[in-house]
This record gives sequence, C-alpha cells and structure tokens, in this order.
Amino acid sequence: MSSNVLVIEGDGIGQEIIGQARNALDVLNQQESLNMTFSEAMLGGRAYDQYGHPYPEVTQQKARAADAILFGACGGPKWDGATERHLRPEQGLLDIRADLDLFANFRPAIAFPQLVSSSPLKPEKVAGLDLLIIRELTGGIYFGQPRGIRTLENGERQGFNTDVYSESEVRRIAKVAFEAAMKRNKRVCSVDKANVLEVTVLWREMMEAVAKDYPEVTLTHLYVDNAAMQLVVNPKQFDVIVTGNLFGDILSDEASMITGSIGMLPSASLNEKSTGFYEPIHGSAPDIAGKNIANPLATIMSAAMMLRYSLAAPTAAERLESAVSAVLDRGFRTGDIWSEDSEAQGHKKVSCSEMGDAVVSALKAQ
Ligand SMILES: NC(=O)c1ccc[n+]([C@@H]2O[C@H](COP(=O)([O-])OP(=O)(O)OC[C@H]3O[C@@H](n4cnc5c(N)ncnc54)[C@H](O)[C@@H]3O)[C@@H](O)[C@H]2O)c1
Ligand SMILES: CC(C)[C@H](C(=O)O)[C@@H](O)C(=O)O
Ligand SMILES: [Mg+2]
Repeated sequence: MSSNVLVIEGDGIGQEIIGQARNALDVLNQQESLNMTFSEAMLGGRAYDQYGHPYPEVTQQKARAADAILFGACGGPKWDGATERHLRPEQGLLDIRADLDLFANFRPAIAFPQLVSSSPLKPEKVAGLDLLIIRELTGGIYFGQPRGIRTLENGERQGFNTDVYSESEVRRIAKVAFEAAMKRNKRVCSVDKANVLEVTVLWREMMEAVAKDYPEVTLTHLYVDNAAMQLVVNPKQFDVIVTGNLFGDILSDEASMITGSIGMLPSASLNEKSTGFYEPIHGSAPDIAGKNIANPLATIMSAAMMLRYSLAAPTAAERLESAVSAVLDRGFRTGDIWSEDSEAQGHKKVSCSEMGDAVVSALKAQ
C-alpha cells in the first residue's frame, strides 16, 4: 500500500532542513520498500506571496488528502508588520492545525549522550533525560474568541485575547497523555496556572477526572512558573508533561535547549485519525537562513516520528534515529551543537547539507 506524504518547506531555513530530511527518506523509501509518494505544497510567507494566503486552497486540498505532512518552518521579518494579521505566515500554521484538528502535539526532549556537553546545564542533570511534552495544539488562548485590538472610550488602544478550554478538549488531550504515560514510566505532570486562571481550574479538574481511568499512572500538578523552574533544576524528575497551547509552546523551547539545542527537537501533531503533521519545534531562523548552517536533525527526527506514527514503518523510524545517533558518534556537529570541548574531542564542524549527507551515509552503511 502506498502512502501519500505532503512535503512543505515553508520559509527561512525550511528549504535547507527539509531537503536533508527528504534525502534520508528517499534512501529509506528505496531500501525498505516503503512505497511513499511525495508531493509538495506551500504554507506560510512564501505561500502568501504566491497565492495571497498563508494556507492557500491548493494546500488545504493536498493536506486533507495526505497520509502525513512533513513541514519545515514558516515566518520571517519580510512578513512581520507588512502583512494583515490574519494573513501572517504563522496564521497559516495555526490554520492547518485547526483544519486537520491536530490537537495532540508530541514534543519529546531526549538527551543524546553525545550531546550532554552541549547543554547549558551540568552533564549529570541532563544525561539520560527522556521527557515527553504533550502540548494541546488547537485550543486555549491561541484560538479563543474574542481577540483583537480595540480602541477604548478614552482613545487608548487595548489588546485582548481569550483563554478557553472546554471539558471535552481537556479530556481528549488528557487521554493522550495518560495513554502515552502507560507506554513509558507511568507519570503525568499536568502544568497549569490554576492558582490564578479559571480556564486552568477546569483543566486541573478534568485531568483528575481522566486520571481515575488510569489507576496505574501517577498524576501530579505544577503551576507553570514552578514547572519552568523545575525543568532547569531537575529535568529528569519528569516523564510526561501535559499542558495547554501557550505553556506548551514556551516549555518545549526551554526543554529543547536542555537537550543541547533547539535544532534537535522534533514534533508530531496528531488528530483522532492519526493523520500526522511533523515539524521541528523551532522556527524559520531568519538569522541563519540561506547560509547552509542550520541543524537539520530536528527535521530528520520529525521524519522518523512520521514513519513511526503515520506510516506504520517502525523499522525505518528506528534506522533513521540510529543513523542520527551514528553521525553524532562520529563527531559531526552543526554550529548550534558545537560545544566547548568539541575541539578537544576532535568533532567536525559541518554545514546543514554535510550533516544531512552524513545521515544518508550512515543509513547506507547500516
Ligand atoms: N513552527 C514554526 O514554523 C515556527 C516556530 C517558531 C517560530 N516561528 C517563526 O520563525 C521566525 C523566527 O522566530 P524566532 O527567531 O523567535 O525562533 P526560531 O526558532 O526561528 O530561532 C530561534 C533561535 O534558534 C536558532 N535556531 C532555530 N532553529 C535552528 C536550527 N535548526 N539550527 C540551528 N539554529 C537554529 C535561530 O538561529 C535563532 O537564533 C518568526 O517568524 C516566528 O514566528 C515559526
Ligand atoms: C509559529 C508559531 C505559531 C508556533 C506556535 O506558537 O505554536 C511555533 O512557535 C511552534 O512552537 O510551533
Ligand atoms: Mg514555539
């Protein structure tokens, strides 16, 4: 059976990192007879430039028909301010998440042993870290109405957003988190701000309610400010963190750096049908775009998540992940994971495409 993979480069470093993931997928497609067929579409700023919309109709149709979508990143200074808010590149990403109901966002923060010295934390704090952040992705303050910028009677402008979660929205993400914990170390930490925000008072209540169906799983709660602090004090205390859209966005960037670099963290966004959308958690990195220096490994590992979750190809996923580990073993380092001891360790500083080529060679050598 063939599977239809939609590839979307997006903006900034999108083209560079997706190119490397595609090369690796091409090798696996052939070697593992995966029968993947690839098509391309646009989303974000370049899509807006070409079609007048960041999530154009043609992309919508292709996305709805795809078995899985592999995405780079979108956004950039070119469109900041110059574009109406609802046509911003980032809105295209929010639109596709809502359109495909991609409510469950998996962001695994795993510390590769080869990279513990790239972390800003002490190696002993990081070694062995295997944390899964489950971020609710289609609700909360990102999508709540009303929102906007209004002018008050006194002539002053006021920006406003609304944070909302219904019982059913919390229940479904809670179930995803507990199911994930059952396959791991059976601990869920729900992160909220229930001491201040009613929306998270209900969130906490629903987490407790769903926990009753999973007696083997230990549920704890942390306020988000404490959680942000605990992540740097002792990240290994966590197994699964489940949280809302905004807190999950922030905590996952923090968790990524703990593993060494934001260029290392992949993600999978799933709906009830497990049509998956796979992207690195980082953005379009305009500061390094076009220089061939971005780290493509988060995107390559997002492709591995795609093979596992949407394409039922666990062997290919494992091969890709072990190829990534092999290139790190061989000392290949893009600038973001080049550490203080890299020179002494004999690491090789490589470009984005050299890193991608190394992964391809490692796959071929398996
Ligand atoms: N999913 C997405 O498409 C997504 C996610 C976050 C931000 N954005 C957008 O990206 C643009 C830039 O945002 P930002 O600068 O806040 O965040 P960013 O994640 O793009 O970059 C933050 C920093 O991390 C570095 N970085 C990111 N990815 C890297 C990689 N693969 N290798 C090496 N270094 C990497 C960048 O060079 C930069 O210094 C904005 O328009 C933003 O809205 C998009
Ligand atoms: C670009 C932006 C809309 C997006 C988000 O906030 O969800 C990004 O930061 C992410 O983490 O995927
Ligand atoms: Mg983010």
